Amino acid sequence: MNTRVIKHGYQVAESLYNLVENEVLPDSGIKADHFWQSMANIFDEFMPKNKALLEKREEFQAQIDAWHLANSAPQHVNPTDKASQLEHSKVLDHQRKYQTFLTDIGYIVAEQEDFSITTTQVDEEVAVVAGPQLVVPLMNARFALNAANARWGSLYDALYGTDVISDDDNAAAGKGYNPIRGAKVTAYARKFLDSVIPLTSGSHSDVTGYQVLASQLVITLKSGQQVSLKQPEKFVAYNGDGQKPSAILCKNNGLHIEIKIDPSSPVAKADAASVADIILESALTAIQDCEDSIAAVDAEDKTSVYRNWLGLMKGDLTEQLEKNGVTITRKLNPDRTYSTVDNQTLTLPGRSLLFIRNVGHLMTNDAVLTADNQQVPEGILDGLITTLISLHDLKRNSQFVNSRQGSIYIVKPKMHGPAEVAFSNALFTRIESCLGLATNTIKLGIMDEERRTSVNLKECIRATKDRIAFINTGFLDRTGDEIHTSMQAGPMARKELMKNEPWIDAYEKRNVRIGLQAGLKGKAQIGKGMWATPDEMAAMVETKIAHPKSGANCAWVPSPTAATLHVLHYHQVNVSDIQDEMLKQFATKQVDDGLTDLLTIPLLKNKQQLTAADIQHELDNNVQGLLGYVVRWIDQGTGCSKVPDIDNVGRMEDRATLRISSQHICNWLLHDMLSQEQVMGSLYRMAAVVDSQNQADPTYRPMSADFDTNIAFQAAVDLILKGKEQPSGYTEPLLHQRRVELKAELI
Ligand SMILES: CC(=O)SCCNC(=O)CCNC(=O)[C@H](O)C(C)(C)COP(=O)(O)OP(=O)(O)OC[C@H]1O[C@@H](n2cnc3c(N)ncnc32)[C@H](O)[C@@H]1OP(=O)(O)O
Ligand SMILES: O=CC(=O)O
Ligand SMILES: [Mg+2]
Repeated sequence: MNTRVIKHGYQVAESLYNLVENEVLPDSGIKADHFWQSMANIFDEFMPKNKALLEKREEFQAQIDAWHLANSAPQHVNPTDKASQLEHSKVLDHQRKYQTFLTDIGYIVAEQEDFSITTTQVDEEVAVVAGPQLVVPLMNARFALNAANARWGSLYDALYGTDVISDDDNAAAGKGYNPIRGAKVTAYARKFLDSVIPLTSGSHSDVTGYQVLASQLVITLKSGQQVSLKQPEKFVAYNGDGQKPSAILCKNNGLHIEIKIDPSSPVAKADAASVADIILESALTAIQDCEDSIAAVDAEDKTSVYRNWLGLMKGDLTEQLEKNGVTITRKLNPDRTYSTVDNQTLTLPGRSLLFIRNVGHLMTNDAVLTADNQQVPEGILDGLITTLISLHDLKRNSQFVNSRQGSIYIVKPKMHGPAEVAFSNALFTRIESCLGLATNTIKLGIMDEERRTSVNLKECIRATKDRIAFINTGFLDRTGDEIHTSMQAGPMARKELMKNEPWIDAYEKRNVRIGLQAGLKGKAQIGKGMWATPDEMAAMVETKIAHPKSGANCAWVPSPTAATLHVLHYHQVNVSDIQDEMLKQFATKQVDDGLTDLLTIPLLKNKQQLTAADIQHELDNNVQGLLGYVVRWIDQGTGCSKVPDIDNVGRMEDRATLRISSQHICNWLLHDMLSQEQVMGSLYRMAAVVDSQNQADPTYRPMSADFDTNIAFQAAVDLILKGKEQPSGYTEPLLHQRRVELKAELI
């Protein structure tokens, strides 16, 4: 039992109380009693509103379920097939009725007049420069520090260590350094330089020396010819002696590229220009996640997460770790300095601009209890404590600066519709006033990841138009919500094929269009979702260029390496130009609002064409990912894992991907695509597979040792069999309950 301190009627867990009193409040400018009084006032005011919003979600869900039960969907048909024209008109009629129903119940709200957001004091990494956005579990200090430092990354390492460079022709990465692979890396990197900072003639592969002479970048080629950059303004600074510089700094599309020169480096020895690396400005922004990538279930966990955020805001977070047999202490990187040709010092941020993702409105936590022992809403607590901690950045208590504009960036996930956004906006206004901050100091990021938000995105943005700094298509949660909302409509398409259905294209396009039309360009980010196969970097380099091309000025990556590779896309694509072009088109052409496609439920169309083997494969794949993730979540408190799927591809799994797989199985079970025996059979078989995948981990507890008592296995079963009743199909209530149970067992 936690010891608690009573503060203005609320019972604060001692761990959180001590953190706030002893580590957060000193130097924050906020007096302890004022803080606790404010906390109590905020809970008093916002808890009932939070509760009412959650009840509204349930009310809508019940109405939608009832509608589907009363209005079964006609068979989907090929609209170009003459014989099925009649059926097709029935489909359209059904769709119209459905949309009218959603409007009548208030699920779809009327769009009001056009407007432009008015957010100010937004850092240029958010407002102006387009680039990758890294997400990281904040509960893991090692990763959290690494993410903050991922502003700059080695292109050579990113290429050498991933499948972007193929293993062909004896180029596999072995134990030691493979010079054949190294040569492929340097060739790739030079080709990149040729495309973004081309020479007046010749290629970066033929350079024997980069020098800064008489304030000019002078590049000598193998032939002896001296050339310069085609666009000389792209050279911005250097380090070292101009005759023998140690770094040449260039800039393209607002992103920096450092050519690192170091004749003593083993890599540079094989290089005529002694280039040791190409360092790229990579994760411009990083989201420190308190939500779906972590497992924080009680006061103790929340306190450790808040402590990491405090360390980042005070600049003193450190972590000791073993790397290649050596113990190192990881800490925040300093800013980077260079000399300009007119001998001025150019200082560039050494760290990603940090956002923090709070949790949504659903969960509660025992870090604070009401007088009658009810847990308080975790989202309200997150808003208050993470803002309080961020005061240390605004007050410049750290040797490092996060926001040079003096803003706090909070990403708010899983909000359903404008009223929920308005609630967050009001909460932040209240927090600002309690903490003596100017209104709109807190910038809000809306995750467009619930159906009611996508459908009403324009009004959601309006509800926070003075502080919005980001919209992002969280397509993973959004897919989960797509299934849950329409649970009763029929069986869904296969998981992978849901992506090919009209709703998702409409969702992605509408998000960019509505964002641009609301004036986000130059003021806020329009973001795209996560690359969820962290080892498939070649495929990412091949395809994720679609994100900047679609007009998005940032997109999520799972790791620093992925950030260094994804930034290549922002060098190739000028997002600002694309956004201008899109805005021109929106102003001159009639654009379809995409709502009908957005509301076209991705139901399985050709049920009869699925063989028993297809169905089993779909089930087993979902179950394997689900179990592989859940067992680490429950037993080890790991909120984000790489889990092999049935084809042995490592997939990033977090609570959002778990929401998809659990809801998908639940949906197929409900519509008799599967039997409960079949699901249980798959769970037993796949548990053994997951156990064997984890056998090298000495701390791992096999599920198959005793299915009946294994808490992780029981959690997995519940997630499927009780999936229909879970609020919005979320996985966190069951995960939290089972992890708390396991923690109690371990005491
Ligand atoms: C739907 C959504 O909400 S998506 C948002 C939530 N998802 C995320 O936040 C993704 C976070 N990413 C991760 O946790 C990991 O990259 C995984 C689990 C996906 C893959 O992990 P693995 O490939 O097994 O990486 P592994 O654990 O071996 O770590 C490799 C190195 O990469 C680093 N690393 C990996 N991911 C990250 C990250 N997101 N941020 C910072 N560093 C990272 C680690 O620190 C480690 O380096 P180190 O040894 O120097 O500390
Ligand atoms: O949070 C991101 C998502 O895809 O869900
Ligand atoms: Mg999400």
